[in-house]
Amino acid sequence: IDIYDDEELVTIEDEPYSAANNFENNANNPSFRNVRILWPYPFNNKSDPTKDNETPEAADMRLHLSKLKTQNRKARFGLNQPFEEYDYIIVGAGSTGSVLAARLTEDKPRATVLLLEAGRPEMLLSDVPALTQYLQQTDYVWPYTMEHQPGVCLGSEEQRCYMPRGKAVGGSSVTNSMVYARGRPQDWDRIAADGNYGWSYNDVLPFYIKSERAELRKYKNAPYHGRDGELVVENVPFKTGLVEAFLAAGRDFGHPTIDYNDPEQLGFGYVQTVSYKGHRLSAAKAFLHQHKRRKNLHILTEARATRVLIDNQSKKAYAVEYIKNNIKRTVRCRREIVLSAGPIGSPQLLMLSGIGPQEHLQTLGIPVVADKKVGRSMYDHVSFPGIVFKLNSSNASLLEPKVATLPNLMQWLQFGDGLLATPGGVEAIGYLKSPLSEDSLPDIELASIGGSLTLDAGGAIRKSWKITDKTYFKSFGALSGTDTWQAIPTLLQPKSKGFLELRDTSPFSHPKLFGNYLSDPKDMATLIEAVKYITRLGESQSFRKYDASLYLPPYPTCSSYGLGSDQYWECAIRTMIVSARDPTSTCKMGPQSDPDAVVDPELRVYGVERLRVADASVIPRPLTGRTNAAEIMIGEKLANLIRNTWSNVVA
Ligand SMILES: Cc1cc2nc3c(=O)[nH]c(=O)nc-3n(C[C@H](O)[C@H](O)[C@H](O)COP(=O)(O)OP(=O)(O)OC[C@H]3O[C@@H](n4cnc5c(N)ncnc54)[C@H](O)[C@@H]3O)c2cc1C
Repeated sequence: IDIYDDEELVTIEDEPYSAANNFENNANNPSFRNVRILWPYPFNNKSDPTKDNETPEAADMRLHLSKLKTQNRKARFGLNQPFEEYDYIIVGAGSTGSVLAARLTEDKPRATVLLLEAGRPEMLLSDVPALTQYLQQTDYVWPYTMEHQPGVCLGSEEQRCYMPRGKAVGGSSVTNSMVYARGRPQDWDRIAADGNYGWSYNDVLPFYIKSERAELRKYKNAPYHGRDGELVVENVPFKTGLVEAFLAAGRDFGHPTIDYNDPEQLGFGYVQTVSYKGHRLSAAKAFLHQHKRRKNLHILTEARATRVLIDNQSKKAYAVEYIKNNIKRTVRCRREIVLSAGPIGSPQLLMLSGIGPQEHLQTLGIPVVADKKVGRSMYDHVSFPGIVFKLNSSNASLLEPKVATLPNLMQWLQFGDGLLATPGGVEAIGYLKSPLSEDSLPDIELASIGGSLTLDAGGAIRKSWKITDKTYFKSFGALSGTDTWQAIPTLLQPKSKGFLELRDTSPFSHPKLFGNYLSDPKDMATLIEAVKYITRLGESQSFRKYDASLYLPPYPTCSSYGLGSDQYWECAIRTMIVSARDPTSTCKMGPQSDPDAVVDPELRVYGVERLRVADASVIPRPLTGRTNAAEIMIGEKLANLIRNTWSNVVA
């Protein structure tokens, strides 16, 4: 079919299918021609229809013009119905789904892609790096609270750990801390050695490079960084002097100041963020916004997928059921359905569709399509934000009254610079191998903050972890308004493994999340090593000029232990442990021989055809870095795999 586009002639070659007819029949209908569903910011800010001192005629004319404007806008951005059928349906416009959708729609002949997203588009405030913690309380997140686990998250509301995930066009990349940290080459070499062909470091490096446009001050020409991609990686324009003290202390302890993404070296380095000129660059901004005018890419926002429909006989996935505006609809797929709904959303959808542990599904009365260990592995990085140094010097650290000012806002808006450009205060990242590390990989990440969790006096930061008023004010209230420094340790190689399962058969219920945090004693021992290490850093020569002293919070949960004793620290960790929001492995990738694998090394769901999963859930082992960069790489890689699958097929 040839369809005339404003810029060029677009040819869709894969006849016959019903959506094609639909497209053809409607091609001359002006309201249908510009079906584009993504728009940059929400449009629901209605203007006041009455104005003082306005004649009735002028008011009529203004209203008429305003209606025309709205109609034009609707025509431009297209708020029409999607097709009945697409070549590919991707569920979830997050870190992985965004890049995948962009790549699958760039080729000619053009394939049609529907991207279904439960969340809505970003807004200006989500671009401000310093507001990251505030976003965790908004409806840009799925506010998942984990099941109660005795002995952890003692300081959190209901003693349950909080695990928010992004719910937006852009997914968790709209709400995350923006840190770009790939992990180590051995992560992928181990994954490949487990039988996952095509996933060694050398295999995946080109896909990291493909997306990236490094704008780093010093390392942008390093061979492992990309220069031509859409994902801008830069250094934070603003920093406090504390970062220099952290890096100097690191050097004194034998950790060179380097690019921490360098595959050859381990050390500490200035934080690298996914941002453009100090503004958050979500995966949607990087990969989707520039392609809003692609006719073959439809992005349906605030549309929640509820089930994948799978043919009973052939075991082929053929459609997705979703709910938008309270109406249930079905959209059919001609080639493949990809779930990129994240490490909680994707396993939930699989299980609702009959793919999951047989016993669990049967208990809920869900007919079993494939008996797979969906949700049975869940690794998460955990952090301990409870080790804080008090500084006996003023104006050394970030304090909210200094950050949230009009001049800072103007500076950020105009130049993308200033205090608002710091991503939740993170200034540097360091990788360490504790004495307990079993292999060549670091087991601790340190994030040096230009202040601490007290910088906003118990406002958004502690609330982003759901730390209670009682815990916070009793433990840290004394630091209010004081200059502080902290390094947050994150456990990179957790031995403890959690799992998730459905709460019930409603797609609107949050799955039950069991973190099993610290259930392996080695995890606690490693975190205690991290505490000792940070104590030495903070008490070292480099921090002397700030007259830094370790602050020992009187946690209400730990009053029976001597302050600073090992038992005290263990209790402190149990009180303040938080998810680093990097859950993985819930739809684990693995070879056929792996009984726990849900998808094969080409991300195809075992036992079902034309269904793949691509997001954090397929990563089979914890990574030695953060997860966002890896998920974008996975999107790039899957686009390549899908292209290879369909390049010679006339369906
Ligand atoms: C608060 C926070 C801070 C983080 N900080 C960092 C960091 O600094 N650096 C880093 O590397 N990583 C960080 N991460 C992790 C990283 O951002 C995520 O691992 C990554 O974005 C996940 O990508 P994904 O594609 O797997 O899922 P997501 O990006 O979460 O995308 C999943 C998408 O699917 C949508 N969805 C889910 N269910 C449905 C459904 N049924 N129907 C339709 N749509 C659905 C969701 O709304 C979401 O948009 C952080 C995460 C969080 C939450």
